[in-house]
Amino acid sequence: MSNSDGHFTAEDAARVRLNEYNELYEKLAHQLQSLQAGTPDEELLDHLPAFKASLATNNKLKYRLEVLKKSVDAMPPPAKKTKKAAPKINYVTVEDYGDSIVSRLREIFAKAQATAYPTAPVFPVVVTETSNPKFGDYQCNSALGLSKLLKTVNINEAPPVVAKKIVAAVEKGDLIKELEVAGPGFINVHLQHDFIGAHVGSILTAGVSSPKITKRKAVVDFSAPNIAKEMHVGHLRSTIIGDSICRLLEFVGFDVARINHVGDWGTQFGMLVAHLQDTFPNYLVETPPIADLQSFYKESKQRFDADKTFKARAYECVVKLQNFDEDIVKGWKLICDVSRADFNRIYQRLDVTIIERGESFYQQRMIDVVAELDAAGVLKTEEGRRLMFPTDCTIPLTVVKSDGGFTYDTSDMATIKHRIFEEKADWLLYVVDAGQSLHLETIYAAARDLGYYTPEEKRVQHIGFGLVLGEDKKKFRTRAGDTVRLTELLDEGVKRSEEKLREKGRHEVLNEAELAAAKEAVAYGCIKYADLSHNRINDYVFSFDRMLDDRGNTAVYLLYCYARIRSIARNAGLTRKDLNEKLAAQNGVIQLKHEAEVRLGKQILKFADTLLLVLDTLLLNTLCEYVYTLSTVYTDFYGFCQVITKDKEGKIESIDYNRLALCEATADTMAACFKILGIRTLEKI
Ligand SMILES: NC(=[NH2+])NCCC[C@H](N)C(=O)O
Repeated sequence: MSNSDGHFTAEDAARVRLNEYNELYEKLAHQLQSLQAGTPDEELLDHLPAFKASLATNNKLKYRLEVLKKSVDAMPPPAKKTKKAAPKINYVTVEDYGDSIVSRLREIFAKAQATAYPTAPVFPVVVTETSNPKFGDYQCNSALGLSKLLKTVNINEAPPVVAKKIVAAVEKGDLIKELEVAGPGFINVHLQHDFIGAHVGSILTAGVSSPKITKRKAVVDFSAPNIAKEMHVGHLRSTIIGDSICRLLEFVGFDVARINHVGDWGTQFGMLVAHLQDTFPNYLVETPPIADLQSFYKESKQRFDADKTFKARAYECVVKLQNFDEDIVKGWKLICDVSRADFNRIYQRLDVTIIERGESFYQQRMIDVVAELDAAGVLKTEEGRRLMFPTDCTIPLTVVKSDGGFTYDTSDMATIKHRIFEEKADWLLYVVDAGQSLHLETIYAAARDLGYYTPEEKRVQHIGFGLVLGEDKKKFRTRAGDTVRLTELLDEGVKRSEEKLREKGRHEVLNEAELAAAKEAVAYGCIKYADLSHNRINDYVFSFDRMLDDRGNTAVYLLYCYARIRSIARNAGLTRKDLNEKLAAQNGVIQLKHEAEVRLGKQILKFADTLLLVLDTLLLNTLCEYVYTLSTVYTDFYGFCQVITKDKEGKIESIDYNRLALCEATADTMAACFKILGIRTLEKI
């Protein structure tokens, strides 16, 4: 490439470049061909990461499609569907209804029905709250159905007649003041004010109570972030909802295991440990300073994809890890520690306690469960994969991959077995996004096929929830389009909440410690309440502006209301003991006279029924609605009813102790709701 005297000429240079261009042209032509043929070559793929990823997904989907086609072919012709009614089981066994008014009324009316019509078949009692106070407090609507049923025993009586007979047979006890028959046969129930007053009084002396429910063991699987990956808003929802469900079950006396099914096992850990060995060769003696595990993950993934020898080593590491090789386990632990510290900081900020029991915990149990499935003869081998096809499911479970590794399916077969047989749980709850419903339903079906449980004896439940959306109604992301880091999200919440508090001049009223407590309680409380106050099944829009609005249905509104109520007794210089002594003369029964007092008493009384309802549906928005209504009913009451009368100089002239008792019982009930919702209370804000 040089002339005879050894000099490199311009002509030489041009020739070199031409050669280079020719080579490049050929390469591009080849790559284009490979693309057109649908089998792009490796080098090209490395320049097109998104394409490469879609290709991988595409291959997986193709495989899934094959499997589905095969299972469709293998399906027996559709049998005539005989609709089997879902067994109706009462998982929540109420031993003593306590203050559940609906339950008490149901009992009273059942007895009355049996007395009035001893020959009639048993007919379920229907009791509801009335929609309009004109019709009393509660309604019993069974006369209409009962009238029809009576024809079968040759009694022909119109619903109003039936209603009248039931009313005549009711034992009113201390609960019912008055009954009236209305319209086509409704029975309206008016409660005794003294019954309500006694309940309010008992809150002051004995605390907010719950109906007595048979103690059960529940395992709640929630939060479950993945090691070396960012804990995202989906995990935040699971954390908030799961924690609140645990609190609810604990409130009624259940034995609750709070389990964090962390993603800490699988192929990617071989890759991470191999990368750790290269970047921090002396990791066995010195803790490597990995601050940013996300980038560490990305680096190792890049090498895994690009470097064949690295990939092979990564696989070796996985095998060693699964055989608990000491050095490899040490590296794996180091990596887990970094993520764990991050997760724990978030749990601490949110007052969440949880026991880590990640996928790795189940390694031996996965081996065992696969052996069990094998022995039971329920596994089919397809292209090297071992699959199980549970009854009535559209997809199979992959319990062993073609490379011999286990999958998410395998670990969940191990979790369900462990929870049923080792934890001996009666109730298994998986608080996981709704997108995983098919996976979980397939796991549950497999467990039923294997005889692990029947729905009659155990409640195994997916507590699904929708996505978190940004204010643009799209997937929640940062302005730059990245996934939102939870730490930063919480920081922003605290910052915004402090700004709001300062805007309202709270920093002038509160000391530094109080302000610090307030800004955190408000920020975290608002994030939780915004999530919980929406029906979890739906997607929900995350908006700091909305959740921190102190005039809306938000935690901050409720916290202000709560603190204002608490300040009444405090400013009057009255302790709970003083108050109870004042009320002792009337046996602790709060006298309710003004209509607004009665309304507030009734709303307080509804706590027990709300609790029973939420226990059944596990929809916490019902509890949020309850506490919000309680605060608005209270505000009405406070507008109508003077609690403390002061003279012109601001000196207390008189205190209405009955009303003060109502205030305190309201605050106690609100506090119980906050406790279940995981919201810190503030005595001052
Ligand atoms: N037992 C379970 N599958 N629990 C939920 C695990 C959630 C999983 N780690 C994820 O991030 O999606």
